[in-house]
Amino acid sequence: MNPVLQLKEVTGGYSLKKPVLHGLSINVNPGEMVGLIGLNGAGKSTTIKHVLGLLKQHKGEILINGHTLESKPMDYRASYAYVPENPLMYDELTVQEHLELTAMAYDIDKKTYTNRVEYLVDEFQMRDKLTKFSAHLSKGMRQKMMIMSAFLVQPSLYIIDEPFLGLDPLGIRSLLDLMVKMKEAGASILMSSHILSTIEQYCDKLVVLHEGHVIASGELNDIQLASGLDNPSLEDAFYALVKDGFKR
Ligand SMILES: Nc1ncnc2c1ncn2[C@@H]1O[C@H](COP(=O)(O)OP(=O)(O)OP(=O)(O)O)[C@@H](O)[C@H]1O
Repeated sequence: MNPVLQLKEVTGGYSLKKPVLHGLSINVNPGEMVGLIGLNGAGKSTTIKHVLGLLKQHKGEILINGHTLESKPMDYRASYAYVPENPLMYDELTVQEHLELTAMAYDIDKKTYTNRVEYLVDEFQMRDKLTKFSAHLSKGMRQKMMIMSAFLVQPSLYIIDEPFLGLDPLGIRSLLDLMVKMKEAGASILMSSHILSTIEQYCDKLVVLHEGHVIASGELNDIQLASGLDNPSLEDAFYALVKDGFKR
């Protein structure tokens, strides 16, 4: 099975002199949800910025569906949808106009658009917000708006950065249900979060980042083994792995 997303020995960051990521290798296969976990400053968002093509790696390679951003920029960008940690929206556009803009950008036909939006507005309880300007939405509603835009596209890869913080419990449940549904339909998901209980419950694989290094990866069982503890929760395994820092 060819991975949808492949990071091969990626070293990168914001300046050549001071890399933040050191030789990262991560694979996300079709139908797989991978959780990226790490302390504040471990490099999760920086990893995501590299995958999005917002930062250029110093060494290594990043492939989506076998293409690098340089070799096939249109295909690369069309293959993923991104839900950012902080909603990025045009204040002067309504919710509906944002969704229509996304549909235009990804060339989604009218019938598909209508079917998907009908489902999403009910799922996220946003039907009565469609005509509201995004500047007038609450933080959680703005987050839901970003999530609906991503799920409207139904790409092969979802990149989701710390999605749960602004959402109410119903919104969290809807998002998780939708992620499971997309995964079962074959999509891949790379998600970063500090909510380890949710990551433990939903992710097929985990990547533990610490100071820009992958210090453990694989299924829950692999992370538990790496921690050296006897059948720990993910939280306990994670704490054991990162508590003394990482010496190389
Ligand atoms: N724009 C930037 N310019 C320079 N350094 C940055 C920039 N953004 C982040 N960094 C640095 O890169 C390192 C990794 O930060 P990153 O934001 O990737 O961490 P994170 O794991 O996403 O953390 P958090 O859980 O707090 O969101 C940190 O040392 C941070 O100071």
